[in-house]
Amino acid sequence: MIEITGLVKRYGRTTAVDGLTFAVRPGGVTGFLGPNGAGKSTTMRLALGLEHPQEGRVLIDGRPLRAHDRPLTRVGALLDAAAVHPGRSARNHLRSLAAANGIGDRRVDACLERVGLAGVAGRRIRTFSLGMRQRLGIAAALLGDPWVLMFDEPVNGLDPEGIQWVRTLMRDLAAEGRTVFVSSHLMAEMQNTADHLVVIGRGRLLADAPIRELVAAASVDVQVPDSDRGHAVAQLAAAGGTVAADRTGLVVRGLSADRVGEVLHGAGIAVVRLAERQASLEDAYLELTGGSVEHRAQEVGS
Ligand SMILES: Nc1ncnc2c1ncn2[C@@H]1O[C@H](COP(=O)(O)OP(=O)(O)OP(=O)(O)O)[C@@H](O)[C@H]1O
Repeated sequence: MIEITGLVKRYGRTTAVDGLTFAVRPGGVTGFLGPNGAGKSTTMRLALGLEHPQEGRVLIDGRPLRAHDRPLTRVGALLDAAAVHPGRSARNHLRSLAAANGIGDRRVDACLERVGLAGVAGRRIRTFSLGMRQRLGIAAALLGDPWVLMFDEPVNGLDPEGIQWVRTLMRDLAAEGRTVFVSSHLMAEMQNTADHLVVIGRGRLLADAPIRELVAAASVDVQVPDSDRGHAVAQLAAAGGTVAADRTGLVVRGLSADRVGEVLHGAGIAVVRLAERQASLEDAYLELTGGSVEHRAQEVGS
């Protein structure tokens, strides 16, 4: 479990993380989404204790990471797969990490096996493709057999087969009961991997919800006789909906299709057509983050 409370990180005049509060629970994959520069990497570095926040705190299984003995057995992370010594072999790289953390060589071999690098373990990292380096970074994250895993953009630069492999691995790790927290700036990557999404923009929380809820937060299309339109808009707004008109009818957000039907029926308005519009997850994401990107562009341009 990762618990983030009131986290603030400023670099000079840039506020990278602006009062974030959310929790990442075990047994599932939680996607951490936001446009480039939203503050995802910074949040992960803060969670790992690699940097210190101006405000707020991060608890890993109830304590700051530094308060745990042998932190590598608590949290494993892939932050920057390029940050390894290129002259070393994959096995030696992992062995030195393992030795520094009191982890035996047998575990190194098991991790190399798990990420599919056992056959090239003796090769220098310099000769590795980007995909192989990603796998090596993931092996390093798994070394301590930790219950909390954080992966920053793990599929960046991978081919479709590599992407599929990472997805399966995340699902498997979550199925083992671990806490899996994985960042991406692309919603499509999360669609088939994550159970839950935390979405941020400009360092602020935009959504913290199960994927199915974000999709369900789509809109309802409803058509009523023209003479009842004004009345319908007023009734739906009074019930808490946000109503817009389109060519053929009304588009209602914030109310379920059932509720829209009930409200109109209760007001004695005939419903000509009522349909739930299933927004794709991508639509939901763009709607959530659109404002934060635009605002950012305006700020930069002004
Ligand atoms: N060490 C640093 N010094 C100064 N500014 C920084 C530093 N690290 C991050 N920032 C700024 O903080 C903001 C958030 O950056 P961060 O890398 O956390 O975003 P991100 O969501 O991970 O983006 P990306 O998807 O591009 O990696 C950006 O405006 C970035 O320029």
